Amino acid sequence: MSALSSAASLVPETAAPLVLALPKGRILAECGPLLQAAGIAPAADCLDEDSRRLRFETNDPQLDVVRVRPFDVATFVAFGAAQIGICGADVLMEFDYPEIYAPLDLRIGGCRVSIAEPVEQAMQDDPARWSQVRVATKYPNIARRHFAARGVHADIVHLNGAMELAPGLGLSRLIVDLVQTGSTLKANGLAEVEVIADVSSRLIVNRTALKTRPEEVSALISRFRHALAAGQSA
Ligand SMILES: Nc1ncnc2c1ncn2[C@@H]1O[C@H](COP(=O)(O)OP(=O)(O)OP(=O)(O)O)[C@@H](O)[C@H]1O
Ligand SMILES: O=P(O)(O)OC[C@H]1O[C@H](OP(=O)(O)OP(=O)(O)O)[C@H](O)[C@@H]1O
Repeated sequence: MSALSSAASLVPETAAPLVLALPKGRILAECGPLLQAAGIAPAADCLDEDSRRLRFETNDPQLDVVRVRPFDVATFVAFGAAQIGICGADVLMEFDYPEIYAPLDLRIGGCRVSIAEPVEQAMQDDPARWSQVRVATKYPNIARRHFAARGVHADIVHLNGAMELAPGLGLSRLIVDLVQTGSTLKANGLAEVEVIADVSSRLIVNRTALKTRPEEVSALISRFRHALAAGQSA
């Protein structure tokens, strides 16, 4: 062994900081108090959607935060680019990544994935009689699985937003989308006819990271668990 390589082997290896992936958009604001309760303080511009930065340091030198699109949180964590993340259960259901472990319901981002159709159509329609339907949705896998389980053949039209327009424009008979207050459906003349699943945001973890960096990852999960318990008792 050369002098150089034996000296190098004496230097302790510093692991790269863990990466926590947060979703841009409506859940981001709800993440703020939760992070604070967990003792995680990202750089001030992290929760500011106007900031063009995507990666932020935190008060813990061994933890960075990245801000990505909600659907991409699951992908970053599944591939181990981020070890931990916050993600809607809708996204987890859609991708069903085996690499992701979701230990905690964070009780934020509450809504549901539902089937909706035009109000006048809903008044005459009997969902029990559906045999073949065209469905517009941002959730093709959830929709396909749900209709298949009901024995209904679903032709899926995959959209990335504004699903509510689809029935009125003849693109589909039904939509599958998120509903919270119901005001978007109402404003577009649609009625919710079936709830597929209730949704809230989850803490998600890459299963490999849990094995390769067990102490750090488990400590982070514990911080969120305690933050939730403190929130409950407050
Ligand atoms: N109306 C809602 N009420 C509560 N939570 C919601 C609602 N809509 C979405 N969510 C939750 O917030 C997550 C992100 O939703 P948001 O609408 O901010 O992003 P998006 O529009 O899907 O993202 P993108 O900008 O990438 O298209 C969803 O995956 C879901 O878990
Ligand atoms: O029942 P409500 O309270 O009206 O919420 C439901 C709306 O919220 C989500 O859209 P979002 O505002 O996230 O916009 P999007 O079209 O980008 O998904 C969802 O896609 C619905 O359109």
